[in-house]
Amino acid sequence: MKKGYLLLESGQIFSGMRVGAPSSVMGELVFNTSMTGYQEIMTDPSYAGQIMTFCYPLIGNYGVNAKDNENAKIQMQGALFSNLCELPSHYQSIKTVDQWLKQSDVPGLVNIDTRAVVKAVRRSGTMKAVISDSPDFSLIDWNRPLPQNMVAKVSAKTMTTYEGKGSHVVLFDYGYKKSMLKALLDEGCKVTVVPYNTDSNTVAALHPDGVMLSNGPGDPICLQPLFGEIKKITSAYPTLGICLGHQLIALAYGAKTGKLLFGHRGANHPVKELASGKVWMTSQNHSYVVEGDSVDAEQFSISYLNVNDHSVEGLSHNNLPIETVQFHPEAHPGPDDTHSIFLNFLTMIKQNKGEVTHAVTY
Ligand SMILES: NC(=O)CC[C@H](N)C(=O)O
Repeated sequence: MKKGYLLLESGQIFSGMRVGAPSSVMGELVFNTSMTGYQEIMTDPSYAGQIMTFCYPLIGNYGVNAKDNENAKIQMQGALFSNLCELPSHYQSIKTVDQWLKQSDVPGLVNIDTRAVVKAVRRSGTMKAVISDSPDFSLIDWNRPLPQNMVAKVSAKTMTTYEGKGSHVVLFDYGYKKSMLKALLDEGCKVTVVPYNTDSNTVAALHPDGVMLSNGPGDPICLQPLFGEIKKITSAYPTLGICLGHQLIALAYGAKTGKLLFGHRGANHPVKELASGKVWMTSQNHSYVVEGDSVDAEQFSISYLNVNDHSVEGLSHNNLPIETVQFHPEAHPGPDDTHSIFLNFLTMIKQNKGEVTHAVTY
């Protein structure tokens, strides 16, 4: 193994050993605290452009299998590990994480002091970082901007329909995770996945029963040109917005978003459901949040709050069938305790069609 370096915009330099592709990359440095689920994390399109620090000290011990990808390929820009298992053990494993990184042309570093990296990010916030063969800070153009509008890169270019006998849901692909599609298909839905910039006329021609706005990478404000259409579409159909989808709906209806210092990325983030007082453990992966005091109380009620920092975790429209969540009810990785959010969405669709007259609680 060859020596490699992680250089932080804040000035710190960490040394480790190179794994994966031998290339040098710049990305936004983030960390994830999940103990398992590295395959799902590495393929989640919301991480496009980011360098991931895996907090859990041993990654790769159950290898990489043929079924747990959330997208066709590794989406993150680079990956940092404390220990990376070279001899995985699992009956479904088909390769090691190192082999997978190499095949995917994604660089990584192992033997990194990931605790110190996390402390640096918690102190200085999410920042630019570089994986390189050289520790020479002066070789790097730190003013180079990171790519914007990653959504256009990761979104589907054409529509795809998955048949089902139940309600027809149009899923806006801002970089959707496979588990979101699966949650709908498992409930019998017909799902049409559409590109991120699909307009309201195209949606109307599909005659959907409901729409879902997916997760996705980057700053939601990058999609400002689409806010008018997003408002039109979401006010016409029962809607569920997840993560970036939640942020886009909030922005489209006039609220504001801000950026957290170091984000929420992990599989055990507690959120409080305000209507019931229940606290749910949730899977999370985001930097941006809807600013609570920017939400127009005439239009939306805040439905969930983060227990740790009280940030907004969900919105519910006061008159229209629109529900949004900042966390990930589709889990993968993480607890699926909030799966009922999909069921409530499907009930909302049925109520809208007049098939049920009462709310169903799960
Ligand atoms: N998982 C997501 O959809 C993330 C949303 C957005 N990119 C954020 O970081 O806040």
